Formats: sequence, structure tokens, C-alpha cells
Amino acid sequence: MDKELINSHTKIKICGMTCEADIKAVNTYLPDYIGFVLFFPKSNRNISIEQAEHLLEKVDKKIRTVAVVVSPTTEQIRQIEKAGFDYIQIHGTVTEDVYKQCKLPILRAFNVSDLDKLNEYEAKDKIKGYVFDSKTPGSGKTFDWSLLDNIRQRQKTDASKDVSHKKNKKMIFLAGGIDETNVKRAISQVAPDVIDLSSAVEKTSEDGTFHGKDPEKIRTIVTMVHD
Ligand SMILES: O=C(O)c1ccccc1N[C@@H]1O[C@H](COP(=O)(O)O)[C@@H](O)[C@H]1O
Repeated sequence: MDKELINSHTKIKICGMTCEADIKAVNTYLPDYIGFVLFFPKSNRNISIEQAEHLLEKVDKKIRTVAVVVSPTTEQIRQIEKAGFDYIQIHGTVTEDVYKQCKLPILRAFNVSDLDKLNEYEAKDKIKGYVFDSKTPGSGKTFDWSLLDNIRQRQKTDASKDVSHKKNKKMIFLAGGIDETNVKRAISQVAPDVIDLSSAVEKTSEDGTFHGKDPEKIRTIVTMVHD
């Protein structure tokens, strides 16, 4: 473990807000970022843009809000900007048109199979961060964090170079199956700027029915990251 890479102010993003009870829980425990899955009906966390607009009005101003989308269209980008999000997190494809039109800071998501595409994004100013996730986003599954060793090391080397490198430094979000049993190891091994999770703070009954977020689980993990 490289001590210099350890970020002593690790932040946390809780993803998959679906209802007012979720917003009440995050307003109480204050993670740094929260995510809303949009335009992706395959996810049981998917909500409409109208629902998101309604929930956004209730979010504590200390929390940054992230619209989470997969291969968005330019029209979806327009609706997301109008709704008043702080960031957009893009999985899947980012077309040239989407990149050009987007005015929000972008968090570019990668799954383990496409890490080689990272170089494409290094010089792109609107990309403010990378989200490293497992193969299926939101599945609660982890991946081999050692795949990120070179990326973290390169960031550190670039940041010590010139002003343009520093300006282009991307935030690192680590996602994929992080929970209270592995979060401390994730922070010491990967030293992400932000720990990003969803599944670990949810209530699911034995028959697999989804019941949204569990406030007590949110409290536990936010405290573990911020302490
Ligand atoms: O949560 C989803 O259903 C989802 C759908 C489409 C794109 C991203 C999605 N979630 C992202 O997955 C991680 C959290 O993963 P985990 O549940 O903790 O394993 C986070 O980045 C979400 O934004």
C-alpha cells in the first residue's frame, strides 16, 4: 500500500435514490454525492425525470446530485440539465454530439472490460471524474481492484508535473459491491476520491422484492468513510 496515495478526505456517493424517504435519510447523514438512475427501465432504481425533479427540490444543498444514465441521447442530456443536476454520470456510449452538447461536468463510467479506453478521455475537459465499476453496474458485485494500480500511480505522477496536468486531473470514484465489510480496505488499497455504492444500503426482502434504501445502513457507511 502506497501511503502517499491515501486520500485522507475520502468522500462518499450513495446511488439509486427513488423516493422521499431516501432523500430524508441522505439529508440526515449527508453523503457528499447522491445518484438518481434515469432513462434506464431495466434497473429497479430507475425513476422518471419528473420524479427526479420533485426529489431534487428536497435535497440538502450540501449534497451534490448526479444523474446516472446509460448511453444517453442529446434530448435526455437536455432534460437532465433542465432538471438542475450538478453532474451527469455516463455509462455505455458517449457520442460526439452528447459530449459537445453537454454543459454539465461528466463522470465517465468504466466497467472492468473497457479500462483501455481511458486514454481517450484524459484530455477532455468536461470529464471531471472516472467511475470504476464492476461489469454490471448496480449489481453489488466487486471487481479486482489491482486493475486500477497503474491508473492511480499515473494520476499521482501526472499531478506532480505541470499546471495543465493538474488542471486535467480527474476524480476517481470506486464503485461495485462496496459495503461495510470492504470499504476500509477499498480506501487503503485504491485511495479513491469517492466511494460509490448503492446495493449495500438497500432493503430487499427474502423473495427479492426491492424496498429502497435503509437509513441505518446509510448512517453506518457514511460514518465509516467520513471518520
Ligand atoms: O444502480 C443501477 O441500477 C445502475 C443502473 C445503470 C447504471 C448505473 C447504475 N448504478 C451504479 O452502480 C454503482 C453502484 O454499484 P453497487 O450497487 O454498489 O454495486 C454506482 O456507480 C451507481 O451509480
